[in-house]
Amino acid sequence: MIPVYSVAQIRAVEAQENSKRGETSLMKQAASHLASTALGMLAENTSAEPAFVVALIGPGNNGGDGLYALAELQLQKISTLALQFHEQVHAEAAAAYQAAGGTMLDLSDGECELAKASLIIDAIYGLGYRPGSALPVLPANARVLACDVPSGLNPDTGVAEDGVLLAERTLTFGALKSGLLAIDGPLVTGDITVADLEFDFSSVEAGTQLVEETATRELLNQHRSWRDAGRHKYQRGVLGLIAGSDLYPGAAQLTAKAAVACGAGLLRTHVPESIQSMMALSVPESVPLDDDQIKEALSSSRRQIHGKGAKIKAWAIGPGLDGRTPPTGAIADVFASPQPAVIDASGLEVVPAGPSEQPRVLTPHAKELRMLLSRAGVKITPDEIAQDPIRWTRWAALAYNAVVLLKGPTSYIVAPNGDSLMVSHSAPELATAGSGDVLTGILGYMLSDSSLTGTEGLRTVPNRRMMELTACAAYIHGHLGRVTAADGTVNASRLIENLPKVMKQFGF
Ligand SMILES: NC(=O)C1=CN([C@@H]2O[C@H](COP(=O)(O)OP(=O)(O)OC[C@H]3O[C@@H](n4cnc5c(N)ncnc54)[C@H](OP(=O)(O)O)[C@@H]3O)[C@@H](O)[C@H]2O)[C@@H](O)CC1
Ligand SMILES: Nc1ncnc2c1ncn2[C@@H]1O[C@H](COP(=O)(O)OP(=O)(O)O)[C@@H](O)[C@H]1O
Repeated sequence: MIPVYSVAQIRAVEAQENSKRGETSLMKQAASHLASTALGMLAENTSAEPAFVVALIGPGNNGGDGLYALAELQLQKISTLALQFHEQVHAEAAAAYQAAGGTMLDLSDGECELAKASLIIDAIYGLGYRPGSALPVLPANARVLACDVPSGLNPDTGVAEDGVLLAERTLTFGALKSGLLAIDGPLVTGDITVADLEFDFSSVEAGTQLVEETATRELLNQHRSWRDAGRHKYQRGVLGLIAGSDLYPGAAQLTAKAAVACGAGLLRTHVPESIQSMMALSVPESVPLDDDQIKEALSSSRRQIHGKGAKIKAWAIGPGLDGRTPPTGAIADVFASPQPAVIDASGLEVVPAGPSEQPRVLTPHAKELRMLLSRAGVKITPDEIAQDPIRWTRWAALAYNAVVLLKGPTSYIVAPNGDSLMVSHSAPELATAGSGDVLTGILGYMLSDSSLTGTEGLRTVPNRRMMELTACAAYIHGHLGRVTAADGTVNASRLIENLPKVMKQFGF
């Protein structure tokens, strides 16, 4: 997991490091990383033309980084040009660049050179950016490496100007800044690499943690054992799915198919009688579950009787339920059971607020989060959520005593105690009907597998584990979106087709 800091926190640590190590030495270190990243990007070019790197230089230290990086490239015999965006520039860095043989021009005099560049380094604004500037327009298809933060992106909030300089890659210094991951950040940064400047963050607590691929693999492997290979289907985990209605039969099928495609031990499905035969035909692996069997399953688990009933390990509740119908007695009982549950879509309209012994994850998108908060007596606007998603997601976590996953281009996972994780840079193509149902199937499957929840017997699953598994499911879902988008347009059924292959990549 990678800690994520606010600009104020990074500024405070940077100031300490500057006084220990000197501002110029830190800037040169940052610039060296920038020059190496530029060289790496140039090495990917297939053109026979000699490399030509143009940097756009702003008035402060971000511009200084760009100039020192160009000086390094210049010394490595790469042809370079610095285009000054402001009359003010970092004087020492400019002198070092010119001493290395570099040329500096005003942007207005050298703008035509941008079209000839094999790589453009955007070193106009970084941490010091404030909204409201006119930014240069770059040639279409330019390869852009952003120094620290793409110019035009607010590094704290993640709100970008329309004219933000879109980057293919962002090399950010010292630590991940919140704005690179939130709101517009993931749409404009391209791939992000953190250049390690060996900052000492021991006195600062990260606002949140990013769960990326390595962390996903590590978290998933924590409880796996060689004994897993000897488990039978009930030991691998039974997922109870409560979903579907005459109005929305498809959502139940998508969640069921996703859980089966993940490799669930057994799926038991509770859908209205009118769509049971459709379900049996489209998901032949799933076994029906009626109200009486739910009651029996809940009762034997409460009395700790093994070997009887449906042996449900976890529940997935909500996709395609008709939210106009209040939950039946059996469904209401499930909300009071100790088995972990993922609750999505219309399930969010009926999940009770207040204390509960059920370890649960609610998975709203922003509009559903507003609805959840409004049911708990808190009225907020979409803007308020966008400005502080972690805060409002925590309010819902507290009101419903649950881990809450706020879904969107960046997803936030927040527990009632305020711990938070985030998953970013997934695939925009996931914004397609039914893709949330697929996520519910993936997470439901994970919660049903005791080798992932880390629970033996009837011990409850702690919120931290619920958060981690939720983040893993969100990461895998994002990865699934990218894999699926790579060879065609995306729809929920295609996501499910690719799920077995993607789950295997994560050790399933
Ligand atoms: N993080 C780290 O640990 C390290 C950081 N380092 C580097 O330092 C960078 C931060 O440098 P920085 O503080 O000099 O600010 P920077 O972004 O260059 O902006 C310069 C000035 O531009 C101006 N300005 C801003 N927006 C504007 C607008 N819209 N329109 C017009 N003007 C605008 C604004 O001045 P103002 O006009 O507001 O007085 C601002 O002060 C950081 O991103 C990284 O690259 C590394 O060297 C070492 C390790
Ligand atoms: N622009 C986007 N970029 C990346 N992921 C997105 C984007 N928009 C939505 N998603 C993801 O797609 C899924 C959509 O879920 P949801 O809104 O519940 O859709 P549905 O109800 O149609 O299944 C969520 O996992 C969300 O994080």
